[in-house]
Amino acid sequence: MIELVGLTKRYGDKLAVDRLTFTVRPGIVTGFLGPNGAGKSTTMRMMLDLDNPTAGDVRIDGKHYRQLHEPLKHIGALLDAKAMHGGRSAYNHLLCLAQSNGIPTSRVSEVLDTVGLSSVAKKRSKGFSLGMGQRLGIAGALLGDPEILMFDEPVNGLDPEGIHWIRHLMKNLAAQGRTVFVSSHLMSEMALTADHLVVIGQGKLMADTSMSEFIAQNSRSYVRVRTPDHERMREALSEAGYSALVAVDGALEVDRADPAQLGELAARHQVVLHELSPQRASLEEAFMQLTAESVEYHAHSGPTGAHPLVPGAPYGGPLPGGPQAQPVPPGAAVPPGVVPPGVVPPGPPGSAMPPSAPPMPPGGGQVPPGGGYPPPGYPQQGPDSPPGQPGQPGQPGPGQQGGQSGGWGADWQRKKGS
Ligand SMILES: Nc1ncnc2c1ncn2[C@@H]1O[C@H](COP(=O)(O)OP(=O)(O)OP(=O)(O)O)[C@@H](O)[C@H]1O
Repeated sequence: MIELVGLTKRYGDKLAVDRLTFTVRPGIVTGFLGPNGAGKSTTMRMMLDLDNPTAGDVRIDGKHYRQLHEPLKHIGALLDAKAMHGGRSAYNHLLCLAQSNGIPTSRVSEVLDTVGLSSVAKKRSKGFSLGMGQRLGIAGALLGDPEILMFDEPVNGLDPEGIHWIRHLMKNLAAQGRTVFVSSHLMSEMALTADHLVVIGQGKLMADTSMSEFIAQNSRSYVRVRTPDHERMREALSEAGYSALVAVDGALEVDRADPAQLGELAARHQVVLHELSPQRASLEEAFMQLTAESVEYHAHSGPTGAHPLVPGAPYGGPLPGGPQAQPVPPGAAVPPGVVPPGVVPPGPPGSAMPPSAPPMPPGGGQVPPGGGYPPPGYPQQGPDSPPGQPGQPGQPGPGQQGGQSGGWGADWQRKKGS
């Protein structure tokens, strides 16, 4: 368990982390989200005692990091996969960490096997691809068999198979009762991995909730109804007191509706249905909706640039945080060729279906991952030499204690190229 109380970090005029209070619990994967510069890495660094808080407190299993006896048995972290001595082989890099932490040598081969790097164990890490470096960093985090694991952008650079693997690794670690805290800008991946979310913006806590609640609270859910009997369905909906939007393709989007009840309503009015599907926004859409006003770094899109869309909004939709579609009162005039956003008025029999429009462009873009920091105690310099002895100057710093070997479920172990 990781507990933060009023954790604050100021760099000069910049308030990077602003009174964060939340708890990361065991047995689930907790996603840590926020726009670029929100303070995620700074928060993680303070958790690992790599940065001193300006105010507040963070505790690992009830203790400050520096108070932990053999901290690598408690917490393993991947903060920046590049922060390792590139002249050292993967094996020697891990052996160095293991020896200086009292971890059995056999554990090195074990974690190399787990992350799929056994075949390149003797190769120097400076020749590693980004994804291989990530795997080596993950191996380092797993080395001490800790109860708490923290990953900053772990899927950065991983191929699809690697992404699939790390997703299952994190889920399995959580299923074993461990605390798993992971930051990522890849919302689709986070949606598949995390059970719980902590979201920050400009250093402040914006959400601390389950994945499903987060999406429900920050997006619109509706039922999409497509029918050739458009007018009759509009009338039926209006009579029954439902509010609906007309989508660009002419489908009706009925807010706060139960698909079963809409199906029965359609049956009572002898309306043929071609589609009746509940819709829920993606995590990405909900995230952008919540954090729109706390995004500090915006890209400029030119006249042809796409902008993020609010789920289900017609005609391209408003920007997140911008004006929302307003219901159109029954009987309101609608310019020709324009489909009004709003309550569907009961149209006169035979009135025209809304014109179809090209599909919406996908909303938003992938936010590039930010920089990281050296993980605790990674050796920084020196040739590819046998690792030093425990406690040797220049060797691993905070959190470099012994670990215990074994304990990794075979079901998620992955072997690549070995
Ligand atoms: N050592 C430092 N000195 C001064 N400012 C810093 C330092 N480290 C971070 N900052 C600032 O603190 C803020 C938070 O940075 P941080 O790297 O924690 O954000 P982040 O959420 O991890 O961003 P990203 O998603 O882009 O990686 C930023 O404005 C950053 O410029």
